[in-house]
Amino acid sequence: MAVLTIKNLAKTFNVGTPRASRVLDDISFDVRGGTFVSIVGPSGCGKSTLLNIISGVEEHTSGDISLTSDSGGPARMGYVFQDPRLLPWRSVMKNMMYVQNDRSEATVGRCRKYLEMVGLTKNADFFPGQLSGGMQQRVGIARAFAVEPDLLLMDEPFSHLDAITARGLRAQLQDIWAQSKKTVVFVTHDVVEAVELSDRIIVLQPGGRIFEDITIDLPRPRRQTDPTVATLQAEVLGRLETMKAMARTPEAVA
Ligand SMILES: Nc1ncnc2c1ncn2[C@@H]1O[C@H](COP(=O)(O)OP(=O)(O)OP(=O)(O)O)[C@@H](O)[C@H]1O
Repeated sequence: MAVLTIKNLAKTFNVGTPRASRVLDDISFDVRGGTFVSIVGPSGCGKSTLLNIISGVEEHTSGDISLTSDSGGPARMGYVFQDPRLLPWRSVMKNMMYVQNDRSEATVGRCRKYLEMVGLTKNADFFPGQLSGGMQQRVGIARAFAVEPDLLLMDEPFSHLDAITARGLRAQLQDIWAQSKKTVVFVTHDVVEAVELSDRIIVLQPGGRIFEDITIDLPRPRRQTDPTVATLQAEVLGRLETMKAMARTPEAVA
């Protein structure tokens, strides 16, 4: 398991040019091992930029970020994107194995286990073009968990799917996460989804500051039909609407 520590992180694009724009400002939070944390906020508030900085794809401008694994060695990260990014010329199983470091029986067994958890055992020899969008995303999720990462980064993985498919996948993700207890940082603009999945929700406001860090203390598994889940979803949605209204009067959130 990994612990992610972010301290006074800031990001400005196009530093030193007339187009310079600060996207993240004074971001500080920790994610303890085995926690599911969602980052939510309105479009353009810097969610994906933050995830890209955590993954190392993007440099930060100032502040500190560290990821430590229990083993003391370098922490391994896994990714799930909006688009599953499967190689079309490889079968499902070969896509799963492609990101693995070895071809051992144990690794093959682990890939099979996660494929089974997303209900795709029978599709192991299919090619991505023979699968629906939801099935492809399930392969992407199984592939990311099968790497057994210390930290799993997920960037709006269900946003391209229809509502019913997304709901089914959220239920599956909860089940897989409950069994694997990976540390997850999950970006979404969907508060309803965040409440269903997360131990904690970090709300970013326009200008890239943390507006609120909300603990979601609800029993699992959570289903959208559960009234306590629906009540909390409505409450968090209300807080986000308040934040958006405040952002329209900038001095209120500065
Ligand atoms: N490479 C870049 N160069 C300059 N500006 C960038 C770059 N990448 C992102 N931005 C800007 O940073 C801001 C935050 O973008 P980001 O994609 O992180 O937001 P987001 O919260 O994930 O938005 P969305 O929910 O719409 O995906 C936006 O104004 C965007 O235009």
